[in-house]
This record gives sequence, C-alpha cells and structure tokens, in this order.
Amino acid sequence: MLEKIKNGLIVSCQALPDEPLHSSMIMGRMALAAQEGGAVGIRANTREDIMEIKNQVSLPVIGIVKKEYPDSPIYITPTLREVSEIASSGADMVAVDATYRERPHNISLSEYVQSIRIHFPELMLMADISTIGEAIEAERLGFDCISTTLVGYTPYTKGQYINHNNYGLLRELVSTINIPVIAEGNILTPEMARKCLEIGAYAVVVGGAITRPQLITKRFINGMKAD
Ligand SMILES: CC(=O)N[C@H](C=O)[C@@H](O)[C@H](O)[C@H](O)COP(=O)(O)O
Repeated sequence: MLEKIKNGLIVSCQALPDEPLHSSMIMGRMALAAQEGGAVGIRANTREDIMEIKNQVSLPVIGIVKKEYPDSPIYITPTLREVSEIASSGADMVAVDATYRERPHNISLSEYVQSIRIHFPELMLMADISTIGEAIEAERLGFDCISTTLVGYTPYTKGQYINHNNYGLLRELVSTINIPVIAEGNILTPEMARKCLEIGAYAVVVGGAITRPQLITKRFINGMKAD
C-alpha cells in the first residue's frame, strides 16, 4: 500500500453527524470523484462509510473511527473496539491518535500498538501525531508511517498548523523520522500540497478543502470581504 500512495494525494472524505453531507452514500461518491480526479488513496471515518467507499473505488483506504470517551481527550480510533470496526470494514490501514495525551482506560500507547498487532496483524498502522517527540516515539513503537493530523489540535500545539508558511516542523520530521511522513491538516491549496512534497513528505492528505463545501464556501465569503 505505501508504494501505491507515494508522492500522491490522499483525499479525506469525512462528514460527522452534525455536518450537511453526513451520509455514507455521499462519502462514497466523494471518494469516487476523488478517484476520478487522480487521488491515490482515501481517508475515511466509520465502518459504514468505509464499506460504501470500498464499493465505489479501488483505492487503498486509511480508516478511522472518531469516538469520544469520558476519561480521555483522544477521539481518533481511541480503543481496540474501534480498530476492530475498521478491520471488518475492508480498510487497508488504520490511523490512531499517537499523541502524549492520556488514553481511554489508562492504556499506554505501547500496549495499544502491541494489542493491535496481535489482534489485527493484517492492518497497517498510521500514527496521528502533533509533535516531533510523538513522531519519534511512534517510529520506535513500530508504526508503519506517521501523519501530521494532530499538529495544532493538542493543547501543547494549539494554533501551530503545518501550513500558513510554517513548514519548520515538517522539515524537522522528514529529516529525523525514517518511516514515511505524511503531511495532513489544513492543507488548503495545490501549492501548499506541492510544497509539502518538495520538503520531503511521502504523500499529502487533504480533507476539508476538497470535501467540506461548507468550509470552502465560508473561505470564499471571507475572501470576498473588502479589506
Ligand atoms: C484534527 C482532526 O480531527 N482531523 C481529522 C482526522 O481525520 C479530519 O477531521 C480532517 O479532515 C483530516 O485530518 C484532514 O485534514 P483537513 O480537513 O484539515 O485537510
């Protein structure tokens, strides 16, 4: 799978229950549109959406399940229960939160990775990180690749997105980490995506700028306002 996504665009097709496009049928069609446009992979949320996406496209899928637990701020595939949903959906890879934050049921990241490898050896494993330290730890624990998904979303990285002319962290990651580093999160234009590849990102994930029309519309409205 890693060979198939090298230097390419992965399109994240996600709409949560409170979003206008929340529907597996619509996410399946979004994925089909992404495939027609030349995407090399899809990132998607929930077993239902992934199954419909797999019906529509032949691309590799990175699966997540977003779920909140009362004892932890972690919500991207937080426990084995969600990994099991992904495994039964036909996804090729599962992405899990690999930040330093406390995990549900007080399980360590190391224990979590070991259980995933034992119970779901067929799944490749992506670490969603927010700092260089988390990326180093993820590599040490045996993840297959890391993604910058959570940069700017942990309390200790708030506001430090990968783009906005701030590619320093991405540069540091690609020069330090030996497994593929995928650029993800707030990549809004083709130029930004190309810049990430030039810096050495293995592939780029773009979500909202392609598949969340309410955000795209809002950016137009803001851009149309007089200075
Ligand atoms: C932080 C978080 O929960 N990120 C989620 C992870 O799957 C998705 O909501 C994002 O859409 C995805 O990471 C792609 O990023 P962007 O939509 O910014 O291109």
